[in-house]
Amino acid sequence: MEVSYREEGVASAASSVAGRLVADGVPSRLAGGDPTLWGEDAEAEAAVRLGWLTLPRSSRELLPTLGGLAGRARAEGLTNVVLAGMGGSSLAAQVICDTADVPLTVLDTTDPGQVRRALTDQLEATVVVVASKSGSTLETGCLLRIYERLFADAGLPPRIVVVTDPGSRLERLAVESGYDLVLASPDVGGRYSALSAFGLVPAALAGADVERLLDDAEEVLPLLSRDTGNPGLDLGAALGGAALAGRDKLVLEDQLTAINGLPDWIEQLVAESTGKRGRGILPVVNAYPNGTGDELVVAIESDGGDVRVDGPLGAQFLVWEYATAIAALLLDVDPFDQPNVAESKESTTALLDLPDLPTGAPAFVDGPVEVYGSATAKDLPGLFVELLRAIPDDGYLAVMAYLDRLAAFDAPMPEGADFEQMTDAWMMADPATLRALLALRTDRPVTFGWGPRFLHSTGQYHKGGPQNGVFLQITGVVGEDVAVPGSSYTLGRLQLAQALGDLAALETRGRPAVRLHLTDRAAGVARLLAAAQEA
Ligand SMILES: O=P(O)(O)OC[C@H]1O[C@H](O)[C@H](O)[C@@H](O)[C@@H]1O
Repeated sequence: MEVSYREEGVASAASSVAGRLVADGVPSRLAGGDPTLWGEDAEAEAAVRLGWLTLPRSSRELLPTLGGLAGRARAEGLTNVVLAGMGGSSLAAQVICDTADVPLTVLDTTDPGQVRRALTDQLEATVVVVASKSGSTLETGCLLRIYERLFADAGLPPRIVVVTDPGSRLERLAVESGYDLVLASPDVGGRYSALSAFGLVPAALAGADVERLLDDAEEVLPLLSRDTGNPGLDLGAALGGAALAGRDKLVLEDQLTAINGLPDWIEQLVAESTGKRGRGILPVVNAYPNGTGDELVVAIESDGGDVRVDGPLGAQFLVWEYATAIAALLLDVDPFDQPNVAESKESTTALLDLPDLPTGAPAFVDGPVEVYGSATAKDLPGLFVELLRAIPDDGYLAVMAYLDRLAAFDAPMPEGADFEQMTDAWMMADPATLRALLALRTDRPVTFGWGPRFLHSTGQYHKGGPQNGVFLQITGVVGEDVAVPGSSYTLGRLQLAQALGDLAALETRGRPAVRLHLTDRAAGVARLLAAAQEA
């Protein structure tokens, strides 16, 4: 595992803070699990949140259980693994499976169309992992009830494996219902849980080599108490030192590497751990650097970057966790809480109690796109110009799409299309392309998140971090909705309430925020992309 500095400014900012950290004995204190490092206010939480430091060894106890679960699933022909879990309860498993090139369907969405795709996919060969540390996350609970009903209606036994913390209400439900149950270490927080049961259970069921992951992580463990040659300290000093020097936009590069999708996991770890009390580091994923003075470019297993991080996935997980805890210490924030995540959840719950969701009237309509919020523009190109101009010199634009992440693959293909033509067609049907098009028109970072997934990730930073964001939400008409057994609402209603709840939380901060509602999803995406090119 190696962390190398490629730029003089980063090296000097990092070495000055690293000197201070070493003088205070931080590397060995952190490696030894000292909960006093982040100050008095953070101590109680840190005392029950540092278990990730020993997971490379302690998670080995899980291996026989994982082998048993995976063997039984194989024997029963359960080859389709679905994971229902939000944020830290699904992001790591996704990276592990993508890197190992084994199929895993992650449901961290409330989009009725995207959920329906999973529900109608080989149910008789499906095993569903329901993962929630708290056991009380709304989306995960809904997906569990939907699958329970689906299995029952199909006359199939409920093939459900629950991963949760001891004592949660989900544990009780799993015991009462006779589901397979794997209890996770209660002294590990969600975003630090990659090497715990949360990362390992779905990955093992899907066929990834999880023992190898632990071996790779265990190899770096002895380095983490060292004052020199400590990759966690080197990376943490670079992240924190750069942020203190004003380079608080973290551009993550991972082009063509063997590790697949790690930036999405890092995004949650860094944004939720540091984005609070008006400060923090903003991860920027899938974007090119702009060359502005507030960027730090970190390349993972790839060329370029101000900092380069090389090593296998298991080691990357551990080193990034350690580095994030160091960066939070340098920024003087608690790396283990997420004080602002609850705001949107509360506002969503309150909205769901109303007979009708208060969408208001659109400010204007541009073809298949209704625009909600305060805007002086009269069409979409004008609105995009207005939003881009509203970004402060040190700020960013966040695009947040509450849509079906897989819908672009339904795009019509020209007859006999080759791979390049297919990729172009997908790109032009993908709402995420809006990020790239808007990024061409500004030197400020433009981020993209799928709702509600990002609410459990960058959502903390949007609300708790520096108040310099501009926010663009996208929602869409629901075709065929999905009922949530035991609830008065459907997934479609929940998804819209989540968008409106977060918008309300952003608006109370006085940040520019608009919602674009697609009254025809495919035509709406096409109009957004065309308008971004006209802007
Ligand atoms: O695992 P769960 O308890 O369901 O939590 C899932 C996610 O929920 C919250 O939004 C937290 O902010 C995340 O850090 C966490 O990963």
